[in-house]
Amino acid sequence: MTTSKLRISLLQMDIAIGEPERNFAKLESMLEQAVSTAEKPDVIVFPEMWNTGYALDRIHELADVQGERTREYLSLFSRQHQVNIIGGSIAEKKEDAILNTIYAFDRTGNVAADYSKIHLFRLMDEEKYLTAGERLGRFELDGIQTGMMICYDIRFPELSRKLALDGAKLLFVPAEWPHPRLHHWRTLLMARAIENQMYVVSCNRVGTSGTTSFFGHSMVIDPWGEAIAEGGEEETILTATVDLDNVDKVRRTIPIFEDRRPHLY
Ligand SMILES: O=C(O)CCC(=O)C(=O)O
Repeated sequence: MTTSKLRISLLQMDIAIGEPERNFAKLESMLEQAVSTAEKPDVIVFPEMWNTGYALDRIHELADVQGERTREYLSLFSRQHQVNIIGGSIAEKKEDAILNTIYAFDRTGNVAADYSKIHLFRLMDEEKYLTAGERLGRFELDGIQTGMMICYDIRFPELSRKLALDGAKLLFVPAEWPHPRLHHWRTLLMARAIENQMYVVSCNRVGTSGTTSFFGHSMVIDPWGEAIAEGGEEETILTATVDLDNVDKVRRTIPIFEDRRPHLY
């Protein structure tokens, strides 16, 4: 199936730290809400580490072993509702390692791709508890070349550029990005969209864990850099339609991929 338009719903949810049962229940109710609208979404996205939050000191006991529970539930949901899912990310236990992993499901419930965060965020001690992924996240979603990255990854322009050079026109970014760095969040996401002339779809959590508060502001940014949807700081489902033909239009108008001089840099 190839299409140029996609309706995307972002579950901008609160996350209970260290309480996977509560988080599963919250996710289930928001997923049901997202598909009970007259016009169903083609894709649903959630935030980073939605199963456990940043309960890093207990992450070995809380993480989803081999992602089995998450995969079973989301695979069934995507098949039943024939919807693509970018399953936020989860804390996933693989042997002795814990990874911060996105599973992406197609409309038939198959895992189309997975991606584990490659840049660990030292300000939140991620490198002490988590193992970094070693591969990039790129796949085809309804025939559209798509990339995935997680939160801190947006600070590394090389990564989104590589995904764009490899063909991605659409980039998903699940996150748990807190105050006081709203300015960085919005600016970096816009920059990734403008410099790569691609759609950027970011889903951030809301709520507070300990002394850290998360501001939401999930965004859908078009390839010209305009925010076509942006959440506030409350729990909500944000929906927007992206038209991938706009990527080609912008890339024709200002042909940066033809004008690059990679032999000089
Ligand atoms: O880079 C930042 O400021 C936030 C990153 C972050 O919170 C994360 O990667 O979990």
